[in-house]
Amino acid sequence: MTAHIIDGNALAAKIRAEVSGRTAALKARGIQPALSIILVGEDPASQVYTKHKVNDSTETGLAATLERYPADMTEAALVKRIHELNQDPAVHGILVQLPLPKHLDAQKVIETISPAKDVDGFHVASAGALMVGRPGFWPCTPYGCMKMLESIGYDLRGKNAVVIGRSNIVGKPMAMMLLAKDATVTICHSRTRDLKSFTLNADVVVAAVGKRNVLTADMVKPGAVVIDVGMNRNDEGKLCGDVDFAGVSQVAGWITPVPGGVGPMTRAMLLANTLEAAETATAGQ
Ligand SMILES: Nc1nc2c(c(=O)[nH]1)N[C@@H](CN(C=O)c1ccc(C(=O)N[C@@H](CCC(=O)O)C(=O)O)cc1)CN2
Repeated sequence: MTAHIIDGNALAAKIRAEVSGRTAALKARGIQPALSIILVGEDPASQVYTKHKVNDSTETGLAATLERYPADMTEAALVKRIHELNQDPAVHGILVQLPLPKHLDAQKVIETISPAKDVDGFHVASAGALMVGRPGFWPCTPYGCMKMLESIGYDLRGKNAVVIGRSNIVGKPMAMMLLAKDATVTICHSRTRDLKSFTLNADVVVAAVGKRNVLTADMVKPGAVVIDVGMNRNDEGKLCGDVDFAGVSQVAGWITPVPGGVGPMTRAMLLANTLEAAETATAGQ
């Protein structure tokens, strides 16, 4: 069997087109949706990702501002700047690029962002809303994974889903989103004993560990859907995921590639969240 590919680039392009249309509708009402991105330090990958976010925004008609600060910025200064952006009615979404330099408490910084502008969905209020099924912003990576499942018409009801990884920004919210669609969800992690015994029974596997070859062909049920959130480099420096793509694609029914899978969807869902923030903030204006 050779798995069908879920093309993240193609799906992200469709979402960007939808965002462009909704942005145009807001602009026709005199509203310019706007995203503020904060980058602290010189992390090379973060510089690339934030630049992509600005370009994606511009392409879809959103106004994006990238504020860059030195790595030794104090937490007080960062918190003060976020408070200013919270108060600015022209700013609809605020994003602090992660990782932050070690001296900054990332969770504390994120919780300074107003939940109404938390387009990354990382605020504890956003996490709580997701958990109890109330309106709130969903973190962009798991949200993008859900859109990928939706794009293939996958019905999660009663299916066994295994999420490998328990981070606050991917693993845990991913599990909540799958649960909300009536999947039976298991979260596996670095202390899980006999990972293969869980994955072999899974109809859907989401790998979000940040380590190559966490999922190999012998661990996958034939026909399963495999979503690869990983973003790693192989020995040749080539971008690769957590999944042994060559092997697993011979067993799975559907698989997401890296690059061109979850990454572009993460960026697309940020645009969708920002637009939603702008629409909500300006409803009735
Ligand atoms: N504030 C945030 N920080 C971080 C997030 C986040 O969602 N919010 N996620 C990651 C990084 N990230 C977005 O910021 C991200 C990483 C990669 C991609 C992507 O499109 N990847 C491409 C390949 C890009 C390349 O060639 O390097 C792909 O997979 O095709 C999008 C978003 C950590 N920080």
